[in-house]
Amino acid sequence: MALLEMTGIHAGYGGANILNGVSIAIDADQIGVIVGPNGAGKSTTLKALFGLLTVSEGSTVFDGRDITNTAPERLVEQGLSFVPQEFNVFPTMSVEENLEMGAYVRRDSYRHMIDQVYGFFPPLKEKRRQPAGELSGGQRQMVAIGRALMTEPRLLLLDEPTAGLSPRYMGEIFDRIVAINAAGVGILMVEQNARQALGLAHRGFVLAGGHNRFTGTGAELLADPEVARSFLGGGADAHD
Ligand SMILES: Nc1ncnc2c1ncn2[C@@H]1O[C@H](COP(=O)(O)OP(=O)(O)OP(=O)(O)O)[C@@H](O)[C@H]1O
Repeated sequence: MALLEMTGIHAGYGGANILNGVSIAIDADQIGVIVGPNGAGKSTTLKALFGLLTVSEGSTVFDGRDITNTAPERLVEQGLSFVPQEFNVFPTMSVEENLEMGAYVRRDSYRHMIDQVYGFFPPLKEKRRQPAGELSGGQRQMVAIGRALMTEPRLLLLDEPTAGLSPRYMGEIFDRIVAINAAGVGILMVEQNARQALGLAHRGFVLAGGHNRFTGTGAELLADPEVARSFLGGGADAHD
């Protein structure tokens, strides 16, 4: 059974609909990647899923339960966690304080999760007393992802986790995302670095104009000449 099943989602800002029937489904052990041109509705899909926008039509089922239009704090309790693209760390707080903030909903001990986050992101352990705002962009992104892991989510939502990063950090963040998934966390991410992200996707979704245009495994989408031509900036065998 799918861990997440969004079906025919319509949502937008104010009166204007941006999503016109988006459907996304992934299993518990999968990495799902949403790609598409600017303004396609990729980030809006994550916001509609995470209760940050009102869904006017369609449904979202998570782990067999209808969570359509459920508030974010309730979703965190149910096993979802979201890393927005911007303003995702507290810059004046230390790395470790950021991680502790991520555990705000927990009433139990969370020390083991701080250790697990340092296991995923060793540079953060070295810098645990430094203000997050002093770190490089890639390391700040590690803090943001680490903070989201503190609630031990079953599904982690990432909005463009490699935006603005150098190729080296992009590769490092993607490697870490694969490791987090291998540890049992489902991932759904929006990515502009489409080719690289589809390379690690179990499920890929190409959105355009608030609709699904193509859906398949990452490998299928990368091999589809029409996807490559229209959405990946070149032929199926082109490389960035
Ligand atoms: N807060 C907002 N209020 C009104 N319109 C918005 C808001 N945020 C986004 N939009 C509009 O919704 C549409 C889809 O935006 P969205 O951020 O989902 O696109 P995207 O596919 O993630 O692309 P991008 O890579 O440009 O972020 C765009 O036309 C955008 O202008």
